[in-house]
Amino acid sequence: MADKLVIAGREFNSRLMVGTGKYPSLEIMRKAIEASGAEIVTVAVRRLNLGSSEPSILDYLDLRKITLLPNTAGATTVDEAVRLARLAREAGLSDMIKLEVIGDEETLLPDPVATIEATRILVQEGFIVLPYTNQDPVVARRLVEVGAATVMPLGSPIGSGQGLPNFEHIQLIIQRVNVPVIVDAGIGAPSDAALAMEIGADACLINTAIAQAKDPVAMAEAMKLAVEAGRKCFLAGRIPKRTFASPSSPTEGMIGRPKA
Ligand SMILES: CC(=O)[C@@H](O)[C@H](O)COP(=O)(O)O
Repeated sequence: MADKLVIAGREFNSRLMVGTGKYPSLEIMRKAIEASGAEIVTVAVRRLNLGSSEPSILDYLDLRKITLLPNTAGATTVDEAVRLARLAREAGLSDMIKLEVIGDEETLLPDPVATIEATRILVQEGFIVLPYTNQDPVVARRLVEVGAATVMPLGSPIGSGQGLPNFEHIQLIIQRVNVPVIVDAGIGAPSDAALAMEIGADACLINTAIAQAKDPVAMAEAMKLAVEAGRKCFLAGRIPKRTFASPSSPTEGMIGRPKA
């Protein structure tokens, strides 16, 4: 059976989602997105210059192959986030929205109370809401209760490249909710992406580690392979960790070993 990522009934083959910010150029962004194999690409509604005749990120995305996931980056209140989501839908971008309501300008940590409220409003308005959230399983459950289609806990702060220092918290979220869990933010290297998938995350969203790599196209491919490897590992079932050694060869009947 094909192993698809399903979000609100929509099926995707790739479990890697990518962002569109921080690339050295739009052409490199285009090539990196292609190398990543991502089918879902997020763009900040604020950066789109809707209505302007200037070249836009959208001109560099193959919208026949990818699903656009507008995001509310920059919003710090419920009202701002809801307004950006409505703007994206009115502009014909999508009814799927990656909801970000930032609660702290320095750490870019999400405001969980505002995120739950904005999710509730947007779900009532018919949006498919993918909220960026912290690593609290209770908040994740509340988001699902108000209709979130996924939850997107941060691995570590946006752009920090710190990976998943508290991956056990994300594991708890995975155990507690019945919607896809997408690790968003902080992934710095393919090993981080693989770890996220190995513990059972449904997908990863990666921006900075690809866009700011020395070679973004090669890094995009490395992330693609890591997400695939991590997912295969999860499905295959990794061995439990043991405190003591367990010999690889049977010890029974070994030559030269005195009989008990
Ligand atoms: C692009 C996006 O939507 C953000 O949530 C964020 O930029 C992802 O985090 P990293 O840049 O740390 O991958």
